[in-house]
Amino acid sequence: MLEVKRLSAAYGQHIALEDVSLRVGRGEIVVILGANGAGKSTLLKAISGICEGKVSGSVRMNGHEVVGERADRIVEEGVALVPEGRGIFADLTVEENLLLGAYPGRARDEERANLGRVYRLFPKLEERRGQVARTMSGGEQQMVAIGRAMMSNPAILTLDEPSLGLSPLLSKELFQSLKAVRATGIGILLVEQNARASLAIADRGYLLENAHIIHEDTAANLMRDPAVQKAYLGGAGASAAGPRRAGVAAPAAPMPSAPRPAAGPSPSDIAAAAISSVPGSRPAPTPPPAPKVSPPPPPPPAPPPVQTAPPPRNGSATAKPGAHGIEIDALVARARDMSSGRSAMPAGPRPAPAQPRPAPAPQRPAMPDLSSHGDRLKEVLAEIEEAAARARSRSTRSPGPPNRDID
Ligand SMILES: Nc1ncnc2c1ncn2[C@@H]1O[C@H](COP(=O)(O)OP(=O)(O)OP(=O)(O)O)[C@@H](O)[C@H]1O
Repeated sequence: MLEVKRLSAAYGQHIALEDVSLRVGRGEIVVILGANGAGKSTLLKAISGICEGKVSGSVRMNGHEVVGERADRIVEEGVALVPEGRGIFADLTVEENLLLGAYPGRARDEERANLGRVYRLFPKLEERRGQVARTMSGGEQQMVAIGRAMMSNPAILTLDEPSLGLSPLLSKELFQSLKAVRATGIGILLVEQNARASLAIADRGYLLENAHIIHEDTAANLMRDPAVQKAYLGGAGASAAGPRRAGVAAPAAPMPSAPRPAAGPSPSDIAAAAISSVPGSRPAPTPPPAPKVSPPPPPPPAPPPVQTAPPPRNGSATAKPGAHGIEIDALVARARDMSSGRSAMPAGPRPAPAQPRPAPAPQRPAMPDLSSHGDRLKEVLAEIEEAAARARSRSTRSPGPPNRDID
């Protein structure tokens, strides 16, 4: 289904990915293991069309070449990304976050069915559908991020270090959830620092080192491989008999759990583009491992995430109220409000859950501050703005249904 051939990516003179080939089939979990800086995030970004570097080679989705395509087109081909750091909208409710994921044309007609599917997979999200995302635990926020990606009706889900920052218990729940996602037939490409847990649920895996795939095998074989054990599984196989397999670098640096410091838009910020559908908003930050009692970290100093959205296919997409009566136009306005700082994350403890929210403000959404982002993003956001304007003019001609019915 997803076939990557000789994919390379370079940031200026720095080659971050070279001649990488892999495939992900339907209903298959494929894990990418690699040390820090090996090129794992670059690989996911290159597949999703959001790599800042120069990309060459081939990525085919069901036979269609997508290298060179815009990120939103790649989402339409069925590839959804759950970025590192989640990229969910902190001040929107669970359900609003999910509905934003249904923006791609391939998903809009099946919004209700997909929402039902997400709620069946993650019953807790249905219970908490009116809860503001920022008040969710880290694991629940990760479920929202995965659920939102699934709302785009993907055939392939790619995830960048989804267990980052989660407690062992929440990580376990997360990996169980991924198995449930696989059972629906979706193929999963998983970049994970937790090699043991990811290999335990994966079907196959690739080792990525210094921009190259150096080995591929079944997950079971990788688990048993002494060199893999030594490099990625905490040295359990360091004393095991058997020769080192050529190609597996001697103990790779252990993969730390701390996110990289922000230096401009982070990969996860940029990656949020592939699954999101409204312009610039600050995502909920990854909480510390014990989020129930710890106060959330302050908003990151980095610029707001780059959020690209697919333009409406026929100019009417943004006018259509969601299956639950929520207009994407209104959500765009709310997300824009967040990006302008009016709904910044507080530094205090997490507020009480499940607060009912007032109806979205009807004013026209203005463009967020784009000064720190690229021209491509500006173009895409401008298209969204135009689509929203079309939606508004249409809604003044024929009044639509109530704004929301989720509480
Ligand atoms: N936007 C960028 N500009 C320049 N260099 C970059 C950029 N993004 C990544 N790199 C470099 O490319 C290499 C691969 O980075 P990448 O983020 O893909 O690694 P990774 O395997 O995901 O690492 P980690 O596990 O630490 O997240 C690194 O050397 C990194 O410094």
